[in-house]
Amino acid sequence: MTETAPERESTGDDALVEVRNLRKYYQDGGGLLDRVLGREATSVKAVDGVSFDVREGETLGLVGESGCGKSTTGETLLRLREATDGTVAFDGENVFDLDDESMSSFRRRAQIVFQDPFSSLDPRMTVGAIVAEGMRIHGLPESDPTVATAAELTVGDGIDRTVEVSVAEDLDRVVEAEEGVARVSVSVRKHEGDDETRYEASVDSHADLLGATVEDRDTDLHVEVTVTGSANAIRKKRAGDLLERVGLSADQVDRYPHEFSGGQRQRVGIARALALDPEFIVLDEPVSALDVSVQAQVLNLLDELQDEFGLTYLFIAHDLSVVRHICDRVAVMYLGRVAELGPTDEIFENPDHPYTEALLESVPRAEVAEQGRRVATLAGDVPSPRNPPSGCRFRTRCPKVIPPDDIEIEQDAFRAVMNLREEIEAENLDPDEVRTADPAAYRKEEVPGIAGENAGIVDEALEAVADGDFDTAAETLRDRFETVCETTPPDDSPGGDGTVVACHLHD
Ligand SMILES: Nc1ncnc2c1ncn2[C@@H]1O[C@H](COP(=O)(O)OP(=O)(O)OP(=O)(O)O)[C@@H](O)[C@H]1O
Repeated sequence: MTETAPERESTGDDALVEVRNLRKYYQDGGGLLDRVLGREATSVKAVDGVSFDVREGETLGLVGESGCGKSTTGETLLRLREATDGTVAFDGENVFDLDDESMSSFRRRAQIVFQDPFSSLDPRMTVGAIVAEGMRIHGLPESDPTVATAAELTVGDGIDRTVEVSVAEDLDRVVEAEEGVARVSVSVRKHEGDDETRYEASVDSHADLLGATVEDRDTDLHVEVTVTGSANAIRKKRAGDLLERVGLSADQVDRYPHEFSGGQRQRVGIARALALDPEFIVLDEPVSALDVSVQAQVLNLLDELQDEFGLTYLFIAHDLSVVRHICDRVAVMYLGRVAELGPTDEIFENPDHPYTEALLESVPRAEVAEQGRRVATLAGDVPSPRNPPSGCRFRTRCPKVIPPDDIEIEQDAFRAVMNLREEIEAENLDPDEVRTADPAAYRKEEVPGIAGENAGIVDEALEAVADGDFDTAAETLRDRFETVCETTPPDDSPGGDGTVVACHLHD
């Protein structure tokens, strides 16, 4: 994160995650009723060709209005959803093309924290079990083959023999291995009965976890220590340690999610994500559902954990004020594509894309000096991702849409013409209303600031509308006012420095 970046063990510009042309379409309308009614299946183009890198050790913010595809991007790149197209490389390997073993490793190395700490924790499980679940699924703790599991010891106290001690090879799952050796204390006592000599071995630490058996071979005594039911206990212990690390208490492992507040639950979600020692975490709006007073604490925790464990974050947010203090770089998404990507300071202080500008202008300003700044509000709603606009997706709302070269027209007037075209193409105007108002008067009302030849063409189109001929009206306007913003998608592939400004004004 920004303030602590110099202390981090980052390897500079190395990409840990490389997303290229990622697409995720949801199939919609393919149900039985749709077929009975003859409705065609359509696809929701939630993510429609997105490319960016997440560099090792950084926090990359992914921002944009609700519905622009941020969560889908995060979930698809983790392979929690099946991608429609594109590639994601994690540490150089294509995530969509991993064998079972590599996939299991990826599942450990890349984690997610969900937005809603209420629905993302199973209410029937204790928080200890929730945090430990990933460890259980992945067969952790793992045995370390370098840990010595056999030793010889000389037994005094009347038994003058060399005793061979061997322990189960996964002993290190039970006791903490130090420098490659699992230490278990074994004491051997001699019992002399009538007919036989019997020895007992006992283990003086972790006795609850270990069982021991003794064999009396001809001359040597063999002691075997076996591990019983240990992994669960270790996982529970680690779950408790993780709860402490995220600011809760280890003795809360047996409590249930409903016993915790929202902020505490999100801490449990973070502990769960940490349990497998990941390198990369998708944080999907991790503080959006929390009280403002708690948000800063959770953000600070995420910041500390990033430093402590060398984590890389993809931080999804719609709240730009949060992003500014957390992220090293920011990717701005609009309707399934990246509009702009760059270092956080540059995005905030000198945005290049009209959408980024509009998004920043819509953020309430804390500083009084900035409160009087002219606010160009983001007009209209995000168009449907079922049928996104051609060319630049933001062109239907863009306050800087580019007029054709051979036309002299004020920006506001051109914006109004473009809006009128949208209405005509969608056949949203009422021909009676246009006719009654008179096309020229209607134009003066709807497209003020237009004059001369341009005004004549708009009038001509409105006359066609008055006759109910929307096709001719649309064509008349298209012939005159077609813009590069609708004919050509802007280049949104990251440049050499990783930045993106997907806008024809910056071609
Ligand atoms: N399972 C699904 N089936 C069909 N459409 C979906 C599904 N999930 C999401 N969508 C649609 O995909 C688009 C992108 O949704 P997504 O949740 O990724 O956006 P977002 O930017 O994360 O928004 P939010 O901040 O509201 O979560 C939206 O139009 C949404 O309605």
